[in-house]
Amino acid sequence: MPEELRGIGVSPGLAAGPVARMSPPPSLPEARTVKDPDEEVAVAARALEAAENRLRERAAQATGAARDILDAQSMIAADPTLKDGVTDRIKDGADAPHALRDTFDEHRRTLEGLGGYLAERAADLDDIAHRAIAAALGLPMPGVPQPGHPYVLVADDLAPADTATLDPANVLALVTERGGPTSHTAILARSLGLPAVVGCAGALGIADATAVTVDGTTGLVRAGVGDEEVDGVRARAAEERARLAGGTGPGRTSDGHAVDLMLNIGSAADLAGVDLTDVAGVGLFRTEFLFLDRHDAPDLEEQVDAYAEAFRLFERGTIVVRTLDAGADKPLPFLGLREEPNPALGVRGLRVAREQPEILDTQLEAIALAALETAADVWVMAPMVSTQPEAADFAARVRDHGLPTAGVMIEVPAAALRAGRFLDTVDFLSIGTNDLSQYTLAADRQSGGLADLLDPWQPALLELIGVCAAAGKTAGKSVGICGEAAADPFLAPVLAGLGITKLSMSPRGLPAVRASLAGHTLAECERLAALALDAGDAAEARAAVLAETNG
Ligand SMILES: C=C(OP(=O)(O)O)C(=O)O
Ligand SMILES: [Mg+2]
Repeated sequence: MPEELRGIGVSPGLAAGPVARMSPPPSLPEARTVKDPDEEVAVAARALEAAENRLRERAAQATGAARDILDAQSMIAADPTLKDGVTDRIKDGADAPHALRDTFDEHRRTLEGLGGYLAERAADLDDIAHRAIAAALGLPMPGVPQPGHPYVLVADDLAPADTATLDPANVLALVTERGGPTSHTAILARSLGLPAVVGCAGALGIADATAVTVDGTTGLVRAGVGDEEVDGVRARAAEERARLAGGTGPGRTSDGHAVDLMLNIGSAADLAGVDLTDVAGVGLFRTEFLFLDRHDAPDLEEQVDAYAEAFRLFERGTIVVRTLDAGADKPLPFLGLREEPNPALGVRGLRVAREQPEILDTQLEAIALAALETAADVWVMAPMVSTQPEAADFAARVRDHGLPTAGVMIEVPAAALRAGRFLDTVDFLSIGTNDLSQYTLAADRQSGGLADLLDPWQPALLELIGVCAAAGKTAGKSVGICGEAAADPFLAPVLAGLGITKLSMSPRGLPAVRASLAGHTLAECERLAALALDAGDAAEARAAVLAETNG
């Protein structure tokens, strides 16, 4: 009898094949007496350099968000304070592997002490530590297995470095014990188009080479399946891929109701090589990537160049630029934000402009100048807006800079409930479901253990989305979704049925969402939305809609 494990499906698709588990991190041997401290320091320095180089190599092979994450990691590995800490410990008698371990542990504690949102950065640090220690011990670097045939990768959680350079030709699907729907792992899996299930308790207990099936939509993993089941799932997956590959045209339901399909990007590089036919524009340009890992904010000129580069690539559609979204899960040290016990509930997003308005003003000036240099239709929105005056004030600032279209993100339940009033002063709304689910369900978006609460199928989240969409309809203004929920093809008809008219996602998500919308009339979408709203929780909502969709 196959064993059934359940997690959260975070990247849709079916896969079947043998499991290969992630190589475990190196275990530390007993401490040894160091005879030549200078040589030991040199061993540790070479190990850090090897980790840095490996991350750089991987960054060079990756693109977009993956490359940014890997570049950031390689910079951490090159941080001189790490090397100093290791050197001091060796001078105090530690050997290189233990000096590395203790130094990384200290940095980890510092990061964790800065607040829960840094858990993700702490995981990055562990990954670098494991690489450096393996290098110091003369062991191969831990990471993605290479069994020599296609496989389902099972891991505790994947470090960005691993996810970023996975070869979709050899990895059939990802299954992790930890991680949530908005984790880096989930986002990168979606951008690679790999089926993925996270938060899957017991996954690491599946022995290597066991045949499994993975459903990245429902989160079901069946371990120990027979050849017949493997073949059946593979045939269904192939049919599904063929069906999606054939889809073209703008987003619309089968009876022609338009739902614009748009892209989420972090920089112009994310548009490289992407087929922009039938794409209505960029629904979320996350500008914080330009501000990451630096000591000062980019100046006006640097910002103008970066924005104009992206605008030029999309001169025939709308580009929605989000102003800097710093704080909480997106720490930007140069801002010098003070430590807070609950950073996700603290000074983040638009709230940073209360204390440092000049950063927002410079950014708006740069966006306006870049817009003038190009023919793109540039819309501007603010993250983490809570009240109507905040929205009105932001819109006024945007317009003062000569930018005609101002909107806000809906990421806070208070804002969703007041969407109608917000639309008195702003031109559009874009729902950030990653944060809106965090704040609606009171579940930290970094917390893998609460992944079921963060699931975008939660009826409470859907109800708030419905409130915003209805407000948009009344006002005759656009209400879209740019959180990860927009990339779920089974949720797309539900969102359309709730009245959402724009869905913005990473390029990989587009074909499946397009095909799913095209498979339903608007009236069917409305019926699916009613079913989902009627459910008790996310799992019930998904099950009810899938049962109806699969007939
Ligand atoms: C799109 C969103 O913003 P981010 O994930 O960048 O916070 C969101 O919160 O849904
Ligand atoms: Mg957000």
